[in-house]
Amino acid sequence: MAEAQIVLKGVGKTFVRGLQRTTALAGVDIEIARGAFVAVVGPSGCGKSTLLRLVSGLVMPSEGSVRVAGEPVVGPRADTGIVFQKATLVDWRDILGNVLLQLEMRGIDGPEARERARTLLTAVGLGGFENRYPHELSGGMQQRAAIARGLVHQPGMLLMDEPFGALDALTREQMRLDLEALWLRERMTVFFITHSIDEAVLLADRVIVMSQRPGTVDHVFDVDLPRPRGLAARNDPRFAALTDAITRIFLSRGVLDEQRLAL
Ligand SMILES: Nc1ncnc2c1ncn2[C@@H]1O[C@H](COP(=O)(O)OP(=O)(O)OP(=O)(O)O)[C@@H](O)[C@H]1O
Repeated sequence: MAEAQIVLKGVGKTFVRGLQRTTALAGVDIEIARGAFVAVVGPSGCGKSTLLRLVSGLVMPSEGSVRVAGEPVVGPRADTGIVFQKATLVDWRDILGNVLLQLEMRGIDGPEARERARTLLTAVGLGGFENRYPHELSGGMQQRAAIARGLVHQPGMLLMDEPFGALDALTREQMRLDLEALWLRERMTVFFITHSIDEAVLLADRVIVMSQRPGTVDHVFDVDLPRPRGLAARNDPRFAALTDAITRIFLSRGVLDEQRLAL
C-alpha cells in the first residue's frame, strides 16, 4: 500500500467560547495514502470544515493526533494548497499576479515559476485571461484561478472545502471534469469536502461519510470506477449503487427524510 500522507488518530475538536462548548468532531480516525483522492460528505455542521482546517494546521485538535507526511501538524505547512468555497482573490492584482502571490509568499520567483503559473492557468481554462482583474471574471473563472493558485507551488496535498459549492450546475460539472484531469496529471493527494453525494462518487477513490455532530467517520466507501471518469461515469451501475448506498446511510440516520412533508 502507498505511504500514508494524512493520518488522523482519535481526533476530537471542541470549541470553547465563554461558557459555550461545541464538540465538532469526536474520535475521528482517517488514513489517506499519498496521491489518493478522498472526498468527505456529511450533514451540515458535522465538522467537515473543521476536519479540513485541522489537516491544514489552521486549528489544533483537542484530542488525538493529526500527522501529514509522517510529521505532527503544528501549523500551516508549506507543501499544502487550499481552495475554499470563495475564491478570495486580491482585487488589485491581475489573475496571473494572484497566482504568483502564492509563490512570492514562499520566496519562489523566476521564469520557471511564472511559466508554471501560466501553464496552470491554461490548464484550468484561463489561457488569455492572465492579465484580467478578478472583478472582470465570472465566479466560475475566479474559482478556476483559485485552483491554479492552490496548485502553483506544486503542493503534495490539496485541501478543498466545497470548492464548487457556489457555482452554477453546468460550471460545476465542467470544474469536476477539469479537476479530475488536473489530478491525473499532478497526482497530489486531494482531500475534498462536499455536500454532494454525486460529486464525491464522481471524483474520489474513497468517500468518507460523516455522522451528524459531533462528527465521526460513519462509513467509508471505495469507489471502483475507471478513470478518467468523465460524464459517462454517471451511467455506470456502480455509480448508482454507491450513491444509493450513501443516500441510504443518510436516510437511516435521519439526515434525509423522504416522508417529512408527505401528506
Ligand atoms: N471557530 C469556531 N468557534 C466555535 N464553534 C465553531 C467554530 N468553528 C466551527 N464551529 C462549530 O463546529 C461545528 C462544525 O462546524 P463546521 O464548519 O466544521 O461544519 P461543516 O460540516 O463544515 O458545516 P457545513 O456543511 O454547514 O459547512 C458547528 O457547530 C460550528 O458552529
